[in-house]
Amino acid sequence: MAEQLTFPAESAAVLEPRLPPKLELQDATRSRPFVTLTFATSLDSSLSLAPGVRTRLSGPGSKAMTHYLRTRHAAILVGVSTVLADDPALNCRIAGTSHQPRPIVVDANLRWTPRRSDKVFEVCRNGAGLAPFILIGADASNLPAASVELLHEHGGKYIRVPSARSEVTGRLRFSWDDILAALQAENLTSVMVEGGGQIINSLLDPAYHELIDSVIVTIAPTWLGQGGVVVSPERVTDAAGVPLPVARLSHVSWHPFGDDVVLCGTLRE
Ligand SMILES: NC(=O)C1=CN([C@@H]2O[C@H](COP(=O)(O)OP(=O)(O)OC[C@H]3O[C@@H](n4cnc5c(N)ncnc54)[C@H](O)[C@@H]3O)[C@@H](O)[C@H]2O)C=CC1
Ligand SMILES: Nc1nc(O)c(N)c(N[C@@H]2O[C@H](COP(=O)(O)O)[C@@H](O)[C@H]2O)n1
Repeated sequence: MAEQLTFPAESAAVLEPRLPPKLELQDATRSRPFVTLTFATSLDSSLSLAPGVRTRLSGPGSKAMTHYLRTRHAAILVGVSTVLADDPALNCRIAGTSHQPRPIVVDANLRWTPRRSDKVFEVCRNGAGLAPFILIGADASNLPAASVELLHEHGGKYIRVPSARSEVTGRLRFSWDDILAALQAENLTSVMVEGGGQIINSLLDPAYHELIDSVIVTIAPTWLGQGGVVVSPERVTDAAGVPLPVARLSHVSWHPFGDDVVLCGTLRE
């Protein structure tokens, strides 16, 4: 029996100012989804011990909070390396929940071959989650027929997104404007961006701060040590090349959940 989490109403209340309107009240006429950037980090700003190593950071209280957030968002977005590393369920396991978020996997370069045995499809078949929408490059071709069929059978699909080839890596990249436009087109009016490191660091680019409505970070009292997957966005400098802070949260509040503390704030005034 999959774990069933509970999240006390009084704890939910302290998060309320940082959450999108309740799902049934969300405004589909907005021009873009409500975006919550949320993740769990160590004291040395790591998401995991190493790329591909799923690492437990959250304690039971903050883990339940993350799953409560999943009851309040229409979608949950992760990068493909998170899927390849964690085989995540990307569902909500709050006891008695009637809502499941739509998993969104950013996979511009078709690195993931979905399999029936993947946990995200298993929970979907058990009625405890939804099948993923996989964001791929607009010109992607030769989609594996078996993958298309597996997604269709479970209610998921591939979604083509305008992309540009990175001059640095040669790989296809999406702009966050186009990622959010694709979600809006699916009437997904809110999304929690959960990671991993590359996804979070790309969204923390100052060019995208106006797209982020809320930031909710779980900080665990753990140092993971060097070599982890680190949240540290690309450096920003002034005209003279002097480094500047990339981002600072405002409207900050801190909430203890067991041994962890949850930091809430916003990147917009
Ligand atoms: N502690 C936490 O809250 C979380 C931890 N994790 C951990 O993070 C690690 C995975 O993080 P990363 O290796 O950084 O991978 P990632 O999950 O950020 O995925 C990176 C991949 O996503 C795609 N991608 C990212 N940004 C894109 C863009 N703008 N356009 C197109 N494609 C884009 C690219 O294919 C890139 O290789 C895993 O070890 C996982 O356990 C993942 C999520 C949350
Ligand atoms: N909030 C949080 N705390 C941790 O300690 C974590 N390791 C993560 N990881 C994220 O949650 C995904 C797992 O989701 P499921 O529980 O399998 O639905 C994992 O892939 C990361 O996105 N998050």
